Amino acid sequence: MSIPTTDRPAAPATPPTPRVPRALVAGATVVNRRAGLEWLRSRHGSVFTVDIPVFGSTVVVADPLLARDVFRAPTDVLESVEQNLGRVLGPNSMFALTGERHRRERKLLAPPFHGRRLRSYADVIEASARAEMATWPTDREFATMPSFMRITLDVIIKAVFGAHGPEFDRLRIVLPRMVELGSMLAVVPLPQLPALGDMSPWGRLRRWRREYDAIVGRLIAAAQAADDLDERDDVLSMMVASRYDDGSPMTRDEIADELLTMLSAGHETTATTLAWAVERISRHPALLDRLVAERAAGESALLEATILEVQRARPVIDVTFRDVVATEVHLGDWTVRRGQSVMVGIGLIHSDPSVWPDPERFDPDRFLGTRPDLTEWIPFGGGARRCIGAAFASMELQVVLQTLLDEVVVVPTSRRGERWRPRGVAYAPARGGRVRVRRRRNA
Ligand code: HEM
Repeated sequence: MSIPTTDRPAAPATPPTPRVPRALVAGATVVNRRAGLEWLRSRHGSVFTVDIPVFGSTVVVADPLLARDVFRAPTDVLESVEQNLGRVLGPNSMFALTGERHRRERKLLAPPFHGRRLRSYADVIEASARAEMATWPTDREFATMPSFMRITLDVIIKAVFGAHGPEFDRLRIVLPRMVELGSMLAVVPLPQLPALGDMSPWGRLRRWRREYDAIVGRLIAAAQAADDLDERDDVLSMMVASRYDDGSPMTRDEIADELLTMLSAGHETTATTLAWAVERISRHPALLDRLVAERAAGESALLEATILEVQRARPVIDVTFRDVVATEVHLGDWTVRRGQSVMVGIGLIHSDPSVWPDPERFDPDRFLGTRPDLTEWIPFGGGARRCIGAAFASMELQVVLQTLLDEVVVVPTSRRGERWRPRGVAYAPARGGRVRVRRRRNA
């Protein structure tokens, strides 16, 4: 099957392949993917083919309209490729599901991430952020990243898992270890060696998973026994109460896999975005003054614009993939064939001067008084696989940064910006978003 995805007449051609040794391209896209992709775009334009270890022949799309076509393509033409993550998170993870099962799962899981439900998480977020910020040192530079990791972890365990007391304490230990080991095993294809039992990395992952399943089992049993299940706002309770179109409930394994998926997808991505926000804001004193004044006036338009600009200028997930599952697909003038992957260059689109004038300039005023065009601003991806937690993450970013403006005075710095460093699933500021603050109460 073939679909012309733009209205231009199809003149199918294969996207250009760099005339440099394959090993060099592979090295450039793995060792320093951002710089490697920028270099390839400067030579080959906004659509080109590269051979990437694990993914194989991959067509990189860095044109916003063609990226939109990729996101909009039906799932029997382009489908998600996160099979590895699915293997680690469980067979019922949204990352592992495709086609109709994926659609049905998204429909079921969308409500907790919108409207009234979403607002109910704001208090949990503010309390977690305030407690963490109370531990920040005064007048001494420190990395904010570990703090933001703790805040976003606490928020997910409370708002998503609905856990408190001993379950909360245990999940705080088990979940980061499981996710760290799982992310590593998703990328490095280590063999599963049964002879090593629980000593091998896969064995350790299984051990964590057993403990995790036991905790989630207790949380599900508690939710099932609760008289107020319909009024509970945590995502686990809503999963327990929800029904698929055919009236069947989610199984325990389905709930456990999806909760783990939310954590893996939402914890580090939100924390790294917060670290970048602090890194950017502390280097723009005039903006910082305006944000403080805006907060004092009880308004939020500039902070919202700042968050949009942080996500444009520092997208923590810089690429997303689809597999060609139809015989071929036409993207504009190009043909991509079954067996190839398509990589949407989120970072490339966000740094394209023909899309964003002076893209290196950090300028929240780009977004003041206007909503972003979701063809060009794509930190959450797009289409049937667009981040299901986008509204949750946006709200969390705003509440944490408002709390930060309330609690501390950020001391501006003239140091050069931090470099990008790959960390787990996301790109983080290399020095962890270092900043110096003073208590606002004593300021
Ligand atoms: C700033 C924070 C976040 C960023 C930058 C981010 C980014 C992304 C991106 C780029 C994708 C892939 C989209 C695509 O391929 O088109 C994705 C998928 C996903 N995200 Fe997020 N995300 C964030 C926070 C969250 C949160 C808080 C949650 C849940 C609590 C979450 C849950 C998910 C899930 C479940 C998927 C898979 C969706 C599917 O395959 O249908 N994310 N995210």
